[in-house]
Amino acid sequence: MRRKIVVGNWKMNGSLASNESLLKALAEKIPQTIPVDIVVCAPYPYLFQTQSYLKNSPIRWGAQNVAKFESGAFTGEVSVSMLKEFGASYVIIGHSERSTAYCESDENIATKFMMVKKAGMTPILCVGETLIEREAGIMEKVVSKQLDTIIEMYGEEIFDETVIAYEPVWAIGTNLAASPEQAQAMHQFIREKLSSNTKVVKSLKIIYGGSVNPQNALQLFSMPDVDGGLVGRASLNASDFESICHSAEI
Ligand SMILES: O=C[C@H](O)COP(=O)(O)O
Repeated sequence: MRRKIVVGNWKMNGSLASNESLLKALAEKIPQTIPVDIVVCAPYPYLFQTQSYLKNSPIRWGAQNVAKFESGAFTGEVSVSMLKEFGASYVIIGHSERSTAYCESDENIATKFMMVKKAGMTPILCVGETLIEREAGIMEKVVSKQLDTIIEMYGEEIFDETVIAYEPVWAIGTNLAASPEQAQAMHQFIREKLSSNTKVVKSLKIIYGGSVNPQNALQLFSMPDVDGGLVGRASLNASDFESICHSAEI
């Protein structure tokens, strides 16, 4: 059985003071023996602080984006090697809040995915459809296309030991989470699409994101193809995040 993973995405929230109490509480509350991979993705300026508080805990940390280049004249960008210097082991790639607001192309996302993998970190690739696309019944086509660019550029095997987060855009920040059945259907579709490579089948984790909270986490995580969650707002509250992490102990 695949070990579940819960990832907190702080987005553009936090301060030195509020992070301190959140990180301290998480480090205290989450037991070393929890049989779940737990990750906190902080804004870049707080990676050092995150590392300082979590380095002796079972919680790993990561970033919410990365540059597609290794180094050079790219003002405002942050490279994979910089993230590694702060102990990051996960990077969220292609979150819809970035691909929409900053017009990030599928090719850019694919290159970043490869860069993170090549650097020995785990990419968390976000895919998902808008409400209009779901209502039009083309959600699988949309998600399939998001995956195809990566497959065409780097082959299906690049998904070995990686994480895909299914995040329907309509469920993000809305308190309208997908139903467990809707999540399961898409997760199963993604898993079947990537089923020709045996290593990928064994190691790929597919997690759900979009209004996950302590009340709905257990039902969502109980679905056979849901390997955990990508949590936004509820990851900013230590008790809520702890509760969601424990819901993945199944
Ligand atoms: O990365 C996290 C997702 O965008 C979900 O955010 P949310 O839990 O606040 O809806």
